[in-house]
Amino acid sequence: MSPPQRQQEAYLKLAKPQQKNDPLHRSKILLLGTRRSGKSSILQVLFKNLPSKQTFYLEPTMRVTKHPYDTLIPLEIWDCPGNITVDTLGAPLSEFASIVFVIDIRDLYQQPVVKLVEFIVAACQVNPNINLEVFVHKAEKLQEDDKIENFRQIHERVMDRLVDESPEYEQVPLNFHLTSVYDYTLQEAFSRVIHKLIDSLPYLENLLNVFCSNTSSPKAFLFDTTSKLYVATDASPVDQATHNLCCDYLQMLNSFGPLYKSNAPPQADTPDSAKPSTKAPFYPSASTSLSPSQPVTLTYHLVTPHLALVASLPTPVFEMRRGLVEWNVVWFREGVREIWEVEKERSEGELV
Ligand SMILES: Nc1nc2c(ncn2[C@@H]2O[C@H](COP(=O)(O)OP(=O)(O)OP(=O)(O)O)[C@@H](O)[C@H]2O)c(=O)[nH]1
Repeated sequence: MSPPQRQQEAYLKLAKPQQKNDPLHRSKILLLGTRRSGKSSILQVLFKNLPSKQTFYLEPTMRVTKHPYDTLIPLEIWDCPGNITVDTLGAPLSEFASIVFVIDIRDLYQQPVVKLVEFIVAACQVNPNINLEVFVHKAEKLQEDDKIENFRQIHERVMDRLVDESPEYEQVPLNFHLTSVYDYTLQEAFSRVIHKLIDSLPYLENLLNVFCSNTSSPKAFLFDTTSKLYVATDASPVDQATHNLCCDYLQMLNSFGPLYKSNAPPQADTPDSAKPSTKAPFYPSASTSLSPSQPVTLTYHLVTPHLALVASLPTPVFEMRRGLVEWNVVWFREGVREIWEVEKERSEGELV
């Protein structure tokens, strides 16, 4: 048995459900930020398929709204009004796995920084393991130099203010991301947010590493097909161009998939209330070759009803060793489905 297989076996043994028939345990993510920073837009674009341009028409959020979303693990994203405080939130911060704080990149006033620091201090007191993420948002609005300068200033102000509160906060692990709903930086940043919530991540990464080395693939992602978040990728660094290509390809398949009809019976495990009401794509696999100057083929294989393996492969490998690729997909799919089943059992079995 190979080391990744052994690790996976160990995980499957460890991850036994604690109790059956209990309510679904959802990892809660709190979306915070001042008014009009872009919180609802982020949520709607990622999880409700809202085209970016239509975020312009979103109404202000007047009260906390909770949005369940099922990917490899069940999530619950809380969208908050801009004026929410720790006291008016209506839930203790200890309930949340992550806080995502959204700051408009052009907003260099003190208000968002003060609010962010207030939440960090309160969260650290009750939940030292909470993941703290800052989205410096609407980044596409600025030229490259201004973007970097504003990002740096926001980072510096947050850290200075935290140290003013107490020198011990200098060590708080805060993750800053540049994001925009008009490109895939948002999907990239939010993918990194959910990675921290997925206990089985190392096992999925191992499966992807094995797939890449067996098929000479330079990059492979396991994507949630609807949100275009990747729940795992192989060990090689994510380069933006490849990530963009894969997201565009998924977008294209999502747009055209519903035009076709499948003769296959619907999969029993497909529907759930937390998914948007879009039809599940019927195609189990697809591929596309990029221009001759770029001898790369993108492949898509559905591995669970909502997770797909998207890999870039050298075209000669895809054309001449197709059987090898398909054979590796079979093993990959089997591994992911086992992990997916365990994650499902765990979330059904754990107490909220
Ligand atoms: N240029 C740009 N505009 C954005 C982006 N994200 C959101 N917006 C715009 O920002 C405005 C406010 O967005 P919302 O999502 O309503 O902001 P919010 O933080 O939920 O606002 P409240 O509910 O009032 O707290 C809208 O006009 C969006 O179109 C982005 O990445 N780039």
